[in-house]
Amino acid sequence: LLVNMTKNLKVVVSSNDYPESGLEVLREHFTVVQSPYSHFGEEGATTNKEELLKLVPGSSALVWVTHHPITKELLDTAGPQLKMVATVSAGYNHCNVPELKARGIKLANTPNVLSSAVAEVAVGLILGAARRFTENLEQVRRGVWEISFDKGLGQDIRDSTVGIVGLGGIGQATVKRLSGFEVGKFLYTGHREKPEAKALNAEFTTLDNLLQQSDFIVLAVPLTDETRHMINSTTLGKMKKNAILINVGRGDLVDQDALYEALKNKNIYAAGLDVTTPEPLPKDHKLLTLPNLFVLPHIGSATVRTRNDMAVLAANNVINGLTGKPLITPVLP
Ligand SMILES: O=C(O)C(=O)CO
Repeated sequence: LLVNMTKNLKVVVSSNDYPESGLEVLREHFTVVQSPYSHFGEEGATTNKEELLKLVPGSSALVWVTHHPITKELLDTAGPQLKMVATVSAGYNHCNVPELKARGIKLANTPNVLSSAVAEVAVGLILGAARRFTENLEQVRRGVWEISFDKGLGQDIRDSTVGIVGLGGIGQATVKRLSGFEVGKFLYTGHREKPEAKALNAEFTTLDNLLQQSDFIVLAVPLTDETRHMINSTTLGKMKKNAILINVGRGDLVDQDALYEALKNKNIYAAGLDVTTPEPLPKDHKLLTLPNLFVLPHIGSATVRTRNDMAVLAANNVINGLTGKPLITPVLP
């Protein structure tokens, strides 16, 4: 009966690369309208703002696979029947939360299910940046191996201090994964001490202390007004010369011009980024000229299982949201 009552509700999926597992759940209950384009397609085949504005009118829920901003204009275009937005991501910095709240529109995200996948990428970035994968791969490609017994050497994780900025799900999963690497000390910072930290042997400290003491600094915080450009020329200046900065959060946590200068002048040792501003990073971007930068195209959650889990979680949030049940992972209940 419930199924029949919801079947005429329109649910928009913002991209064509939303997993079938999520579509199946949605199609059982709703009329699904999906963008024919992917988020980062070939030029011209990318879901763009106009395409999304055409899709959303009359919808009851938006399943947001892209990072296009959820704006007033988009919500106005969708219409007053819109009840909820399910972003298929942990981060929701692209959603205008105050505006959604003011309109009484629910918002769900997909935390937790992606923590291990993102943490694996954090570990990969640590290894890639510490062991100079960018310049080493470049040597292999050129057929000239410049690495020698005492040249081109990397940094050890063993006995290092690892500082986690944001000991949430991803930060905790990163510490767990690194615990076999004989790390000397884990530090973390954030708004408050976390009860989980004790079992992880992670010590709470200030951002300044963490920056000054850490050999590896992992950014695993959401992007907010408070965290935007938290890594800038001042905070980079507090880091050790051998510091390695890792970012699996959002590109805008880092002032990239300041990072470029710090890496170029070897004020810090290296950086590993899964997120940049903009995305994609233009192929002639100055950051890409740096041998001590290891960069990936935002693949944190990009595994088969994790993307399926995210899709199904978002779909189940929509079912709950449109049938008067509590959201499973609410941002705005
Ligand atoms: O979930 C997120 O916020 C991500 O960036 C992973 O795709």
